[in-house]
Amino acid sequence: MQLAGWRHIYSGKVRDLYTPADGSDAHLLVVASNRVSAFDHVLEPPIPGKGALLTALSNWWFARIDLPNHLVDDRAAAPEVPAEVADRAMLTRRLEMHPIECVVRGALTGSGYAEYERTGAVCGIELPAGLRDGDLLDTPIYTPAYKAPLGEHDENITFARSVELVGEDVATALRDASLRLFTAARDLAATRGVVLADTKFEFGRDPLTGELVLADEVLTSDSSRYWDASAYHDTALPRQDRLASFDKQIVRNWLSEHWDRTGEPPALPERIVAQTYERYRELYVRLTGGEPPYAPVAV
Ligand SMILES: C[C@H](c1ccccc1)n1cc(-c2ncnc(N)c2C#N)cn1
Repeated sequence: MQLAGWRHIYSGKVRDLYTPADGSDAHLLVVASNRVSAFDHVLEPPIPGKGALLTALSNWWFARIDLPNHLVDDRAAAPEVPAEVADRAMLTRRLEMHPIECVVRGALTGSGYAEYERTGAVCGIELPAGLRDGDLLDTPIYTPAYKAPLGEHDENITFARSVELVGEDVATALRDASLRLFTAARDLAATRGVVLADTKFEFGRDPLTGELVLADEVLTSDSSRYWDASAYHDTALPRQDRLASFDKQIVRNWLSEHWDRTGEPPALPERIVAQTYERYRELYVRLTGGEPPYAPVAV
């Protein structure tokens, strides 16, 4: 997408990164698209309103986190944010990003559970035997990953390896901040009937002050696993329903019934698009207590 005053430099599955077209290097624009991904595929069509809703959720969390973050407050000294993306863009200070995905797990699932099944540990952290997919951990664990080149899968590493990569002081600061932020967010989400199972933070160094700065998006359902607490604790439910991703399960269930996982996935029907937006909206309302800033035009 062309944006006046900005040059596109990278697209992830669901977000796009821009640098100022005038060549200045103090800022970046992170734009959340309406794209949704599942099973490592970007799906069609986009979910109208998703980018704006997740940007609002990330901003809501940033405002409650007592750490310096990369969001630009004083917009007078920064390039203008184009109106067409204003509700789904983050104008940020450009940081020297640390090459570590700071993953914190309060429950064991996904790649962490797969590693546990193979080794009995995750990122070098030994866990009790007999844990099952989705089990809550007695205490959250920090399971960092080394950020692979853009577009490749990240590699789970031990804390000791993160020390080799970024040094003892930064590695310790990343771990301690990530565990503290996760625990606070998990406890807040629990009061809203939502389980925060895991999340991924990214940090950078401010080149002007040298301080550690929280970057990227925070605690959105693209960077985190959120489960409905009442379903999660209903042990009579099948495990897949207890561990249903708050926002993506509708899409995953429909694809499981309409796609054999070969070739490109079929386009989502309009009702699935509408139901999926409603799940994003329900998560936003449950967590923040307010309405999201944008509702798609009724079709
Ligand atoms: C992973 C993420 C990304 C965003 C959008 C699309 C694909 C990836 N990303 C964020 C930066 C970044 N670099 C320097 N300063 C910053 N403040 C940020 C941020 N946020 C680089 N990549």
